[in-house]
Amino acid sequence: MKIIKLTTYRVPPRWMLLKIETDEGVVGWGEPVIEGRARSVETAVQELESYLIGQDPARINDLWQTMYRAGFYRGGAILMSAIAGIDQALWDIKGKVLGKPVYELLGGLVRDRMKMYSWVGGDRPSDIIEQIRTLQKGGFNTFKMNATEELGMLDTSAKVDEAVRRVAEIREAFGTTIEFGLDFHGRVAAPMAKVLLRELEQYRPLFVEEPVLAEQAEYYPRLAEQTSIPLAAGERMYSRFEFKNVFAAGGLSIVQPDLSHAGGITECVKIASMAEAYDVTLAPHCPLGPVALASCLHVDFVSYNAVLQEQSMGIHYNKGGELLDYVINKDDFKIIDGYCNPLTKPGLGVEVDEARVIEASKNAPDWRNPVWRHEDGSVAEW
Ligand SMILES: O=C(O)[C@H](O)[C@@H](O)[C@@H](O)[C@H](O)CO
Ligand SMILES: [Mg+2]
Repeated sequence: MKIIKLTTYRVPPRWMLLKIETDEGVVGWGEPVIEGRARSVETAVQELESYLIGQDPARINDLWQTMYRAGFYRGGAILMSAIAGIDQALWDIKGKVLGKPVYELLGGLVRDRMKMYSWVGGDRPSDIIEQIRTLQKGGFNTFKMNATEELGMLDTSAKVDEAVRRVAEIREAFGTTIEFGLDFHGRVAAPMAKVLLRELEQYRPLFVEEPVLAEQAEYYPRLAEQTSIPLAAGERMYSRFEFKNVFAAGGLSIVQPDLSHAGGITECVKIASMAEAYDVTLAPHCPLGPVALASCLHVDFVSYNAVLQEQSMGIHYNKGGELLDYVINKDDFKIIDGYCNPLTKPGLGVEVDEARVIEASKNAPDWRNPVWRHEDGSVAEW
């Protein structure tokens, strides 16, 4: 069997789907995308084509290593997202050829169902209590929200109080009937991370995500020394070679590689295994589409240390498109009592509605995240 064609489709709300065709008619789908840089990743996929056309899609490991190493420069958000989506599609093809779901090709199920969580509160956390009540009716009991709006490198007690008050209200309203993670979203610099973690400790959030920016990873062990709140990060780390430094330094209790940013299934299964060796849990990042989510679930179902899975149903980014819009087998993604079952169809288990994808790609969005500014006019971390 040989790879003969790659086609990318940028679709609402802000995703990109990749179709890889073979000379025997078997097709694989992937989701190579960096939110806000879809066109850059699309070009990176096109640049990688020369390593793929005419090659045997079964040789995923060789194709992965070639895409990673052969171009001399490696790593980073754009290239690793392109490799990720191609890798996903190659696993989809392999499973379809062998008639097995990807998790079977990775050693089989380690669990019967996977715990899911839902975003609440949007970019500027608001109406959280109501949103939690609504999602509870849908079976969710685990949530994530942004902890703050813009925050200066050194900011006021009033801003700290505003962040803490929101969390206090949630605990007041729900007690321990729910769990929630707080995403600092890279908006909090190290000086304020120490203050916020101390003030939030009493409310026991399930985790604090990106307590500082990934480029400040050396703070993870220092912050972990001062708090019992589990610290999480990973959506802006793109390979084993970045995660290894974080595992060695310690400080993270949860790693959150994104299956569409960190090299795909081939790479993230390795990251998950490295994490387990350090007693670190896995909670793949996934505010994206159905192929990304399916890829996450296959890694979750073979990773003992997988504890939580993000999914984008109803997420504040999904304007103009929803998680299952391009999926025919929607029922396979049903969340029951806050859990997802394994995707048992061959490959990734996503039956892509290609006609819908092609139609939607005619109005490809150019989603960009907003540019926030502080009161002094300087750019703020969004
Ligand atoms: O935890 C999450 O889902 C992420 O922080 C998410 O908010 C961002 O990755 C966003 O998708 C970037 O455009
Ligand atoms: Mg995040």
